[in-house]
Amino acid sequence: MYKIKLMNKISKVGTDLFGQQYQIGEDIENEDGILVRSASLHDYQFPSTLLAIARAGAGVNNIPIDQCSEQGIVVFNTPGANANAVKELVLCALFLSSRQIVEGIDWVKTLKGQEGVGKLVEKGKSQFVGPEIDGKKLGIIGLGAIGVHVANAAIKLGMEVYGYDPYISVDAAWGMSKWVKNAQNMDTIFSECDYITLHAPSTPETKAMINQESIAKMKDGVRIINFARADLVDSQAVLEGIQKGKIKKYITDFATEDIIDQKDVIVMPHLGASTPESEDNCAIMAVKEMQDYLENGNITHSVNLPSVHEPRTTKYRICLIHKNVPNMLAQFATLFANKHINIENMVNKAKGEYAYTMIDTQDVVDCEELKNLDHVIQVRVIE
Ligand SMILES: NC(=O)C1=CN([C@@H]2O[C@H](COP(=O)(O)OP(=O)(O)OC[C@H]3O[C@@H](n4cnc5c(N)ncnc54)[C@H](O)[C@@H]3O)[C@@H](O)[C@H]2O)C=CC1
Ligand SMILES: O=C(O)C(=O)COP(=O)(O)O
Repeated sequence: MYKIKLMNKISKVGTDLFGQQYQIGEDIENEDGILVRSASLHDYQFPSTLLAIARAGAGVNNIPIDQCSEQGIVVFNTPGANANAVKELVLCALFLSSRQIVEGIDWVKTLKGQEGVGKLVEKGKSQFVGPEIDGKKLGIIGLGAIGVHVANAAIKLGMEVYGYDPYISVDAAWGMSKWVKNAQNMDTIFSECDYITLHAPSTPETKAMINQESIAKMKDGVRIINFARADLVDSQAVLEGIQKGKIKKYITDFATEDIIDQKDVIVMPHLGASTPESEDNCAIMAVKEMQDYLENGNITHSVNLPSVHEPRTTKYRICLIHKNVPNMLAQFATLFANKHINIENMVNKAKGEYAYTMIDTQDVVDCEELKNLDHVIQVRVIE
């Protein structure tokens, strides 16, 4: 029986995929796995039983990844599973940033009870004029699953799109319209674009990438959209930019106390991935990743360990998480050889400081001896 703790509401279409051998719930203790969306795990005390965390979504800044790696906990996310939902809301934000729709709607409500509403509307509507996006320049920072979706859609809407991503993946590049211009640096985005949208993860490198200095380089009347994470933007610098007339609008999916009621700021309650389609997609992907790891040791879409996938052909599979240092495989092989246990299949891959080895055998081995080897973090035998 595997125990799965739910830290957020996770779509039932996903959790239903767990079979009879799983106990799932919010009050589970000593869990083997955690399913989470945006709930913060930074102050959560991980039980020693915990093997894996699956984030049903993209951003993993709510999870202490380094601590997980040190404790041998595999962290998964669900790349691309909510990208379309976010793209659609970013397009909505693009229009909201241009056409003064929210302001106009709020104004119409103030006319309640007045005579001749129709006439009042026609007389007053000119205060809500806003430009079309067709032919304007859009700068996208971060060309991953969401950034590429946004880029391709914006091209279809007639925009001139500039993209910046120093770490773009081959898959993302293949999926992107050839009409997207490759910005070699962020300054090109800042100086050229009428609209700027952020789609990079929250990392020490991206923290406050929109700040006083970068705003100063932007065009007058720039519109900034942030559906990535709050900390990519220095909100005080944005409010200052709005006050000076440098920034026309700031639209974000992340509410912070200082911006929620400010003029020319539109704040949504983190709705980017909140569609039934994306909630289902993320939950299904997260559950499948978790199941395959718990039952077979296979790793797909982990942010802290390498992708490893091998079909099961033997009675036992020994899964080892260890430091990515020399001589580990030789030590494992020697230990098995000394016990006259034949290794039928062995796979080893590394990701950064950590590595993962799966060894398939027909005989069981003593985990304690493996655990006692230097640099071994976790040993698990799956039958
Ligand atoms: N508002 C919402 O509900 C949602 C927000 N997000 C946020 O959006 C982010 C992106 O999501 P995805 O596109 O699915 O992730 P992704 O991993 O597919 O793409 C992120 C891209 O950012 C790039 N990147 C990393 N550092 C960068 C830097 N310093 N400058 C420019 N680009 C950089 C990466 O190379 C990668 O191509 C997530 O990390 C999350 O924080 C994601 C989903 C929903
Ligand atoms: O996937 C992400 O990074 C998101 O921000 C979506 O968060 P959520 O799952 O809607 O709490």
